Amino acid sequence: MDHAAEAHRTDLMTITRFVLNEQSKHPEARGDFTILLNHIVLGCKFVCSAVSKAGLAKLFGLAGETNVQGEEQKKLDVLSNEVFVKALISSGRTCILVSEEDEEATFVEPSKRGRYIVVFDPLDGSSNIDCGVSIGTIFGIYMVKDKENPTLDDVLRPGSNMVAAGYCMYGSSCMLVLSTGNGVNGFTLDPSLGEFILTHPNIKIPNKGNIYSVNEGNAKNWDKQTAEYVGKCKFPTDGSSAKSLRYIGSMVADVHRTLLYGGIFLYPGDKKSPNGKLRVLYEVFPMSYLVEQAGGQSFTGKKRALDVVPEKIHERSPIFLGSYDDVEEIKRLYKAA
Ligand SMILES: O=P(O)(O)OC[C@H]1O[C@](O)(COP(=O)(O)O)[C@@H](O)[C@@H]1O
Ligand SMILES: [Mg+2]
Ligand SMILES: [Mg+2]
Repeated sequence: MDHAAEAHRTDLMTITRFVLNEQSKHPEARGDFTILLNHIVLGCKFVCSAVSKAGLAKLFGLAGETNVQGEEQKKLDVLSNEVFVKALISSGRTCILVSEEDEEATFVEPSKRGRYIVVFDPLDGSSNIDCGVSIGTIFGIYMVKDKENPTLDDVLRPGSNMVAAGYCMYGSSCMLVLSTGNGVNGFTLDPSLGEFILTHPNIKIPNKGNIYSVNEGNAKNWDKQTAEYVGKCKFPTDGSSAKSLRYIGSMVADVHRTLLYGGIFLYPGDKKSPNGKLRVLYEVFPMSYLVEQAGGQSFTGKKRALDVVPEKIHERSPIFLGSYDDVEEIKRLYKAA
């Protein structure tokens, strides 16, 4: 889809206006979700600003470096976690937070509690932080069953129970991609206005793509199906062209490209790590939710990713996601096994 042309036909729309429009479709809505989302947006802007200055850290003593006074500064991933925890709790709309950076779930104190649970990876793509390559924040949102009595069972639910998911990519531009269960929309931050503007309305992933994205350094440990699939990407036997390999090593950036250009992103399980690397709650689920909402598929090697019921908050799972037809192909290989 030509997003530029599509955006040109769309009214100039900020993310706040967009969410208010969505809210107006639900007469029973009380604005809680809009407030929560505003706080997530605030966290993203804050982290975006910190990320954009990271390269200056040595000179001015920003995150992760020692400043001129010799004081140790917070690392960007620690800082990002603190930003999001603060932003989410101060929204007054959350009751449980699960962050990649915190071993335990955070239960919000009753006076600040709301109905939403947010699971998040505050800074994804940690190996890319120090070289200025795209990184991001990933989040998923559930609703608690009983606000007065939130428990971990409210979190350990299938991804299909999420009410919204998204990510913010801190790249050549800062983009927030969001789904509230009604398609996927992308917003680009205008840094001088400080506003996220709708630039990628109604994102649809192409049915088939010509890119595969995987860490081939793990190939010696892959199972037969992954090895066969990647082999076919390089040396197709059906007369089609070989796919190109693109791998950034930041899930946000690799999935973002997959959403826009099509193709497949794989982080399979292997002999060394049977469950792969990526975390179910705040990496696999939000990205699978977005990919499905954009018309693609997401598969674990055994089942639809959004049907997984995690037993632990930091559980991992293999993941194959992207264009419908490309994922269908790998599903066929695993199901035949
Ligand atoms: O370096 P590898 O093994 O290919 O792993 C890359 C993956 O690890 C991650 O960086 C893990 O996320 P964190 O940086 O949040 O730990 C993903 O973003 C990415 O897809
Ligand atoms: Mg991550
Ligand atoms: Mg992380």
